[in-house]
Amino acid sequence: MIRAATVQARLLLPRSYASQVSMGKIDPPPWEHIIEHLRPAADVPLSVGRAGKGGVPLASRLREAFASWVWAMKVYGLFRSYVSSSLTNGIVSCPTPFHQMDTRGQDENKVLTARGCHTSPESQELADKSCVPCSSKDLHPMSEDSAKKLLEQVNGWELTTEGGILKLHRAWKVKNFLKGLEFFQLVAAIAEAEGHHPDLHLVGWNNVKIDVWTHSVRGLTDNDFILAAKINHLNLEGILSKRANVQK
Ligand SMILES: C[C@H](O)[C@H](O)[C@H]1CNC2=NC(N)=NC(=O)C2=N1
Repeated sequence: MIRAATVQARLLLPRSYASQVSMGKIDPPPWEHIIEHLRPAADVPLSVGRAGKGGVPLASRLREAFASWVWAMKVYGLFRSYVSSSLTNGIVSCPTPFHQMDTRGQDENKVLTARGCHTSPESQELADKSCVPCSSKDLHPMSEDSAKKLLEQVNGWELTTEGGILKLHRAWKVKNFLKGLEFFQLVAAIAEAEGHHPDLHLVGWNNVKIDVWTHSVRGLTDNDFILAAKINHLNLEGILSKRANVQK
């Protein structure tokens, strides 16, 4: 009975353990602990059919092996989401910082998803800054020349003018409508933290367009480039469509 209880306990532990980990109730276990869980109990001989002397029926062993496999997959998924969210939150720096590459003609999305970030030192510097309150009296709209200089630090964005107002604009193709909303959530977190907000558009179900400008001065300020750089540093793996997003 004890042995059956042990087997049963191990069957239960991986599932409840992983679910508690995925709910953030407990920290993921150290890796060696995981290996320990997955290693079949060496002292229990495999037996076919009914429990022989001291053997455990094959069905129980297979069930345990399957439960361990399911658990390992869950843990791997947790690991991937941990790395991905760490990249998004800047906890894990870019795996290989590299100078801003000209991805025109290539699938920029691959660069984004492969690296989880797309940074040059200047772009990183911009993304590390914080926005100033838009109600500040010292805030004035910048000239188009100044905007063009800063544009080099926000890969993929372009300058547009609408109603005489200079703006930053960028478009992405996302996997589906819900991924578009997920993208908006990531951007919203930045905007709320910075007190500076973009205009978000989700059109034709999978086309995200973002315009950034400073409404209080009806033009572009450093705030807009800081926000654009922070958006560029989001890890959009799993959100962007594999195909498009090739920069024009
Ligand atoms: C009081 C303050 O100006 C407003 O709350 C903020 C909010 N977010 C903003 N975002 C943008 N893009 N422009 C603004 O002028 C602005 N103003």
